[in-house]
Amino acid sequence: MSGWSEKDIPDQSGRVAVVTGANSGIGYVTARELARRGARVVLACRSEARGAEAVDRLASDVPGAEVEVVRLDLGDLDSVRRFADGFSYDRLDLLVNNAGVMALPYGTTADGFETQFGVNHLGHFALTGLLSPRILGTPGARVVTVSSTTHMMANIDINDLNSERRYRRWTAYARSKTANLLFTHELSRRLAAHGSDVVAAAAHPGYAATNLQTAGPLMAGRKASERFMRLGNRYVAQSADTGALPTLYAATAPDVPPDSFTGPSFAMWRGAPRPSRRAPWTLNDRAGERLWSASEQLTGVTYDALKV
Ligand SMILES: NC(=O)c1ccc[n+]([C@@H]2O[C@H](COP(=O)([O-])OP(=O)(O)OC[C@H]3O[C@@H](n4cnc5c(N)ncnc54)[C@H](O)[C@@H]3O)[C@@H](O)[C@H]2O)c1
Repeated sequence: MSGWSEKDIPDQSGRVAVVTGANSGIGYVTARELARRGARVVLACRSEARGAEAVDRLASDVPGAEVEVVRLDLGDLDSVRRFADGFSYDRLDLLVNNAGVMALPYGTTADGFETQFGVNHLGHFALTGLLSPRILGTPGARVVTVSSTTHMMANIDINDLNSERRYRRWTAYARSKTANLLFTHELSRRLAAHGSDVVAAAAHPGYAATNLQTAGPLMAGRKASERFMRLGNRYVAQSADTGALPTLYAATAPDVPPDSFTGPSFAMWRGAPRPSRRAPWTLNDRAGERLWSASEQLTGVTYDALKV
């Protein structure tokens, strides 16, 4: 894996990929590089207009790219169901659960879930479950979920998944990113129990300059927050191109182990992909099971083919 770059992505011809939040940042680069290697890529975007702009940009970056945009709002389970019902391919080789929001002031999704938990975890949990018949029917398929080193700041609280007792925006973000890893852990366990060759893996970009840091006021005081983040993005962060490498590695490199967590090699915030450290609570079977059943209850999406 040492020095792995986008040039090492194997041929993706004949493969179908879905990338959530593909209109910007790491999702856009992921979709672009998959398309460059010949994959047919569905850009699953909250805003159809921004998705259409991304398709235009991608078509000019990669002439002949086979890409399309389909609307998906992960903060609305009806939208997730519509996306899955309308999915017209008979195979799904790669699902990249990339979309995310970070450290926003308190808010709720259309279904009343705390926004970060609802979008980053529950929306992707429901999407993966609804698409799982296609994924399980595609030999060698993968599910890659984008987490963050920030997960190390907080374990989930199974009794307060929606931060109803107390909301702290960074804790809620960290918990949603722990949920991404616990989801990957439990999904891997279930796939193994059913003898499936589908691989569930996770990745994190390190620190990459994207819209994530500027999508909302991350700290009290919008102006101060924006200034701080702009400076960080300019002088500290790596590019979205480099930030997408761990995701692309987890999605396409041969022999990626189930439940692996790929991140950048240097101080966990930049550089070529390599296995990354993760908090021990993201490998806890009991916690994974409890989050799984809570997520099934909250979303109403059950993974019938992966019962244990
Ligand atoms: N950039 C970083 O430094 C960094 C660090 C660690 C983890 N991450 C993770 O990387 C992933 C990609 O983020 P990014 O940095 O490219 O930021 P970004 O803001 O450029 O991309 C996030 C994408 O998610 C989409 N999105 C947000 N809410 C959505 C919803 N309700 N439904 C559908 N799509 C929605 C946005 O429209 C956007 O396209 C996120 O999961 C983020 O947590 C990023």
